Amino acid sequence: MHALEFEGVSKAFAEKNVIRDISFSVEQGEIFGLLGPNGAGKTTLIRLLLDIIKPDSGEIRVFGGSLSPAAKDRIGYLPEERGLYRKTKLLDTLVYLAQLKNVPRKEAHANAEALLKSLELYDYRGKRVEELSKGMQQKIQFLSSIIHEPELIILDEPFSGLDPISTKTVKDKILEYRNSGRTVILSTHMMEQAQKLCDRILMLNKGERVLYGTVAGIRKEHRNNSLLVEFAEKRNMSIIQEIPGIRKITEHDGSVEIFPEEGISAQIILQELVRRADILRFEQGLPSLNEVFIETVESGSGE
Ligand SMILES: Nc1ncnc2c1ncn2[C@@H]1O[C@H](COP(=O)(O)OP(=O)(O)OP(=O)(O)O)[C@@H](O)[C@H]1O
Repeated sequence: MHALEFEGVSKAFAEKNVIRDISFSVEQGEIFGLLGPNGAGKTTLIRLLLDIIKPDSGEIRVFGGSLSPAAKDRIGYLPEERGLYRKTKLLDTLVYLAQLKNVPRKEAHANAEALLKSLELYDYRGKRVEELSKGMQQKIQFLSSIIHEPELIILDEPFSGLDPISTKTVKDKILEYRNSGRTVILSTHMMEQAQKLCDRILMLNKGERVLYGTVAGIRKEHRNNSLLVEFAEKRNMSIIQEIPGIRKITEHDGSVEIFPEEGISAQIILQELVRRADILRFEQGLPSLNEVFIETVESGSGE
């Protein structure tokens, strides 16, 4: 069963089309990325699926049906704009929020303690929210979206304001969540995280669907015939300049990406390289999700 389906959904604000005939589905047990530049319509799409606003046309199904109050309890939401009761203690905050989602008090307490431990915040359980750093508050906000063990979590920019360690902790938790068969919708501008975490993505631009599919498939589709080379010795990088038929080179961490001129095959480049140096790795280059994102937005192209 799909966790979520959009079928031909459109939404306008004051006659400005913000979501244009969007169709996609999110499978149960996947991490689904919702990407797009500022103003693309991501938050509007999330507000539509949560039934905060209504579509002008089209159909939205959550867990195969309409969003009933019972279905709402099966969803966790981390909004982009955050807010917690500043004077309330951490543990009490989490227990209270779980109870709002109809989790019995005893179970809410046990969940809250376990989650605080897993994010190394247990020692702060008696502190008031206002006594925590911004990053800690962010982690608590993340916990508050999963405290009732929802089947579907929607995370709007979950990594903003987090240091690398906290980013990793939240990332691991998201993966653990997916690995337990639950579904995650992740909206982020952090393309590196999206590339690592998401199984599939939907990218919006000016309210339109411009990319939709698996991360690996989308990267392959946008392949630009570049070649990735790793030399046994780093100093060998300079020999590339001697090889004819190369249009451009880009250095990455320990490897070089070669862009051959039109009509120059990978075979020719490889032959030229092995004549000159020891090669550790030679493979087709793949654009990063970030590169695909920029190319798609700048060219105004899409599917
Ligand atoms: N309530 C509203 N009334 C009028 N226009 C709105 C409303 N909500 C959103 N918009 C407009 O809809 C468009 C999409 O906004 P939205 O917040 O969905 O984008 P986003 O992709 O989430 O952007 P960001 O990455 O900057 O958060 C924008 O042009 C915005 O101005």
